[in-house]
Amino acid sequence: MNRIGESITLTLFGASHDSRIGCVIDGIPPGYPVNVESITADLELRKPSAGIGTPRVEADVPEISGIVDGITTGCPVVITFSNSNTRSSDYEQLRRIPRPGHADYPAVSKFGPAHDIRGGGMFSGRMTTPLVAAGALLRDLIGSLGISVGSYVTRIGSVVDTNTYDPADVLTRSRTNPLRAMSSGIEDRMRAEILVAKSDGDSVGGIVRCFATGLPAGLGEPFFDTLDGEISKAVFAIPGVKAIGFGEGFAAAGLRGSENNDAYRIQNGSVVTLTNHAGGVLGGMSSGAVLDFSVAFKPTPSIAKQQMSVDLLTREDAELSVKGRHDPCIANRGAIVVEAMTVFTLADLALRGGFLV
Ligand SMILES: Cc1cc2nc3c(=O)[nH]c(=O)nc-3n(C[C@H](O)[C@H](O)[C@H](O)COP(=O)(O)O)c2cc1C
Ligand SMILES: C=C(O[C@@H]1CC(C(=O)O)=C[C@@H](OP(=O)(O)O)[C@H]1O)C(=O)O
Repeated sequence: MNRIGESITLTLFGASHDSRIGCVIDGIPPGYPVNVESITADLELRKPSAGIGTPRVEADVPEISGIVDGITTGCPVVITFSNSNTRSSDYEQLRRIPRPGHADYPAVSKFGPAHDIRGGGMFSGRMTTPLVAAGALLRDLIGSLGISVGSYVTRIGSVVDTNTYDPADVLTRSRTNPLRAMSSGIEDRMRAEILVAKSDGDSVGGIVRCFATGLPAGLGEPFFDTLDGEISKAVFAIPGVKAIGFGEGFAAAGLRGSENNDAYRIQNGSVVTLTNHAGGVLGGMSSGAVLDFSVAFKPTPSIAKQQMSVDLLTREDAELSVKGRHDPCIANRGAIVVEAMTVFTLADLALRGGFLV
């Protein structure tokens, strides 16, 4: 089933070169406002940016049904987008000679000749368009609990942003540039890194750091539907995601308990932690601290540089230089998708846990 969620479900349909792509979101309580302008603003952040993104630009105007007079009715909401700017001829040889790093070989093995390989089919980054719209639509729902979600790019290739930022600042500042960087100096260096890889016929990866502020303590279900587990599942749906780490993540393995524990204190009558090594999750539940996790995107698989592949028809080795229109980096475009999957998961868990009715 191409579906995620329990109290709110999201079903994804279409393919990169199909006439339409979209999603069905079921379970949104009635009476919540839907802000089309903020959906459009989030969709803009997913669009490719000239020079550092795929030249395939789609209008990405959402067609939304299931909303009356700007509010949800309690019935499923359907959001669709048309695919107009497709060039399927780029994909003809890939059924025979699969791209290293893309989904071609496992998809052809699984679905046989019926696999829609055009544009990567269902396995395309294109499919993240409806995800972003769904996340944007649900922002107001979790916003009613005081929760906000934002992200920024901490790394593109060898350019790493090691600065510390106030999460509230991240929620707004990283939305001002296509690299999703926190300063214009870092943005320039990240852009240069992408352009150098692109001119080599290559690509680069990156890391997105996501914050959710305003979470009540206790969001997340024991034992299997944990906050970190559910977010990880949703985030791993995003094509190109290879790793996720909450708080210290892998680095926690090298710390002592005395260094990794977040000490409690009472401040203004509330329980607070002095640090946030846990990234806001303990026992699979929100701790009340800021939810803080990082997501690694691999370098885009479709590259012009010649690579070794195989001819699945002749069963011989083959060489491949991928033609067509591709992103030399996906992490910056992926940041808003990470936010969307986080918003979706928080909305679903909030409903499941009785935080929202
Ligand atoms: C927003 C976005 C855009 C993407 N653009 C491209 C692209 O232009 N070319 C490409 O080969 N992969 C692109 N990808 C990544 C592939 O879709 C992904 O690597 C592929 O489906 C294989 O899945 P996996 O990397 O999760 O194993 C993009 C991913 C996202 C999220
Ligand atoms: C169209 C988008 O990105 C596409 C994601 C993608 C892939 O393999 O993931 C491959 C390319 O597809 P095409 O060959 O059809 O241009 C990208 O352009 C988009 O994100 O809107």
